[in-house]
Amino acid sequence: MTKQQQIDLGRARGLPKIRHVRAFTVRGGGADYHDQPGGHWIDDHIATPMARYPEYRASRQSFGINVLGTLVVEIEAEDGTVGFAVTTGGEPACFIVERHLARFLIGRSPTEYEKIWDQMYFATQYYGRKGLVVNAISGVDLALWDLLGKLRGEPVYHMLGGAVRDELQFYATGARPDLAKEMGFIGGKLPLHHGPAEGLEGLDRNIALLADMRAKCGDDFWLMYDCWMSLDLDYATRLAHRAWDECGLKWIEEALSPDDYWGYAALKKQAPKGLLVTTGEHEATRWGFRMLMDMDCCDIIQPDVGWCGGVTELIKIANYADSKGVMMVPHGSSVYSYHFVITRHNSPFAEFLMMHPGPTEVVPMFAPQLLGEPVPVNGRIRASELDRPGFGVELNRDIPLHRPYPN
Ligand SMILES: C[C@H](O)[C@H](O)[C@@H](O)[C@@H](O)C(=O)O
Ligand SMILES: [Mg+2]
Repeated sequence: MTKQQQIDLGRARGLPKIRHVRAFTVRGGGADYHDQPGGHWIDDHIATPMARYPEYRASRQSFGINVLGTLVVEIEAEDGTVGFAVTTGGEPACFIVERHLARFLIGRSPTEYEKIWDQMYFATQYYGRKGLVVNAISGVDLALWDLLGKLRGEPVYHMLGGAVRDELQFYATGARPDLAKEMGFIGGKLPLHHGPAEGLEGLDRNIALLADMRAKCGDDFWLMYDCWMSLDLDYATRLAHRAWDECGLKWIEEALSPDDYWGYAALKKQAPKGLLVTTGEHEATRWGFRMLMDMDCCDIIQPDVGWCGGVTELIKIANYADSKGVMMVPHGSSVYSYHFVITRHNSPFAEFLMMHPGPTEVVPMFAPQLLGEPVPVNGRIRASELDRPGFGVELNRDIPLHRPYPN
């Protein structure tokens, strides 16, 4: 038997086992994309639930939106192959990965991602279920899928069933939908700047900004508002009707607290026919998204694959959504969502977060952390650009990685 036949036989019997799990934290943009220097559009007086406190109204960093930083998970197989992923989580997520989750991976085959996910979730259920813990589980799961792809020599989207279209189309999130239109994006999602604490004057300013963008973008370009959990049902309903009637808003996103399933169900009933209600980026697991869909909370679910449980969980969420005819447009998470969206009929387009400070140009969403990160050209990325093993990116090792809890 030749050496290659031995390798092939070994792999047919199972891929090399996992030998190391490492968790690092890093600051400055990347997966924790709110962690930006001053003057960035993403921290310019954006409405949040904390805006009821005037001292926290001008900047989301003032109340700690960027307090965590990025979690980098590395999983090394016994043959030296390394898979990695980045998500939001920082040092506390490093603790969860190295001190709790790693025990379910060491010595295991990366093909066991279902059992590994099940053990990570139910072993942390008593203190997890959503938020930071599921971010950490997501980071491990994404690194597992990256490792699998590198060991098999396949892009993740091939392992998910292959592309159902030749290219990804993107809408752009940022302060300049007018420039996004010129760059070829199919729509522009604005951050909402004023919430209930700023009264009718704030509501008028929200509408004035949207009307200005509508005048600049023309009648057919999609315009959306991202409300980042900042509103109450009454304000959201009034904003929805005015933005629809006066400016042709396409969707109102994450208007209410993620816990207020009842409020979303009411908003969806009270919103003007034709205006879409969307949410989900701060929701987690198949159970959380089942609640959103079974309670008819929204028209589009927007899970973040780095926060909802990873690829292994997003498969379950996406299939339930598909069975109910619900569109799923994942929250912007760079290559981690691109490899998923390209394989799903109920994900016809994707989000691109404009991380340039203006934003006046397209820069990689998770810059500077991922080498080889594809960016939309004319608002599109061709499926063939994803044709590299795993998620097709490498970790930029020139950035200062800190490993706070080495095993
Ligand atoms: C632009 C929004 O305020 C958030 O910063 C953004 O991260 C998120 O809500 C999104 O949908 O991109
Ligand atoms: Mg959003």
